[in-house]
Amino acid sequence: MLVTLEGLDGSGKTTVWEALHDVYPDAVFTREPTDDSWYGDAVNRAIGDDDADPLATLFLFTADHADHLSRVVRPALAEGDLVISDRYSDSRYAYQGASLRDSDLKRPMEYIMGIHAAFTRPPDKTIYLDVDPETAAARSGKTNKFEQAAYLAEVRANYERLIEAEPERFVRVDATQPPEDVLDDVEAALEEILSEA
Ligand SMILES: Nc1ncnc2c1ncn2[C@@H]1O[C@H](COP(=O)(O)OP(=O)(O)OP(=O)(O)O)[C@@H](O)[C@H]1O
Ligand SMILES: Cc1cn([C@H]2C[C@H](O)[C@@H](COP(=O)(O)O)O2)c(=O)[nH]c1=O
Repeated sequence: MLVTLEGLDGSGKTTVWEALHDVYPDAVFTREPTDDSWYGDAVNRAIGDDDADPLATLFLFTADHADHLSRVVRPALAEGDLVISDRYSDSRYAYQGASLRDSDLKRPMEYIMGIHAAFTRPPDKTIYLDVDPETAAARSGKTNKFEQAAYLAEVRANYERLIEAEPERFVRVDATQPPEDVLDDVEAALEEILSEA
């Protein structure tokens, strides 16, 4: 089973993802962008470059996803493992959907989803850590171009569109709560997800 953690920068995904290692010691923990491949290195260069072309950035993230799928996610799922990914394809739909809104693409989010449809492995469940853009930007420290409240408001609106389209896949958790309460809610959600599997 593939479970993904999604949300704005600073929503607390990594904090939760790290804590879950102790709760599910046999699970495969992974993330996007990847942190162990040259594809991930290329993505991180694009994140750090304020002048990076948004369409080129989309394809770098997508290349990293293709490598992540073939090298980590599909083999783990084939072994029957529980895979927990800190960010995954929805991050592309939400973030690059926002970055490309003023491009020549008419419907950026649909375009990005279309590119993925041919090859991706959709998540079975997605836990969405919901936080307002201002809190997200403040927590994340505004260290890169994606971590700005105005941009994150557009990203959040895209996440809401994704949730509306597939309400059965998403579990929303209030990420404005203290970290221990967020973790409690995520653990409860995961228990339910696994009991239904
Ligand atoms: N529930 C919370 N309440 C207050 N602060 C939090 C909470 N969860 C995480 N933080 C803090 O917010 C900051 C960002 O947390 P974290 O790295 O887990 O977020 P993230 O969603 O993974 O962000 P990014 O997507 O930018 O990597 C950290 O300093 C963390 O300690
Ligand atoms: C996977 C993915 C990520 N992003 C953005 C979101 C963050 O601002 C950075 C890095 O992610 P991290 O969780 O803070 O390490 O990249 C994106 O725009 N598109 C994606 O597909």
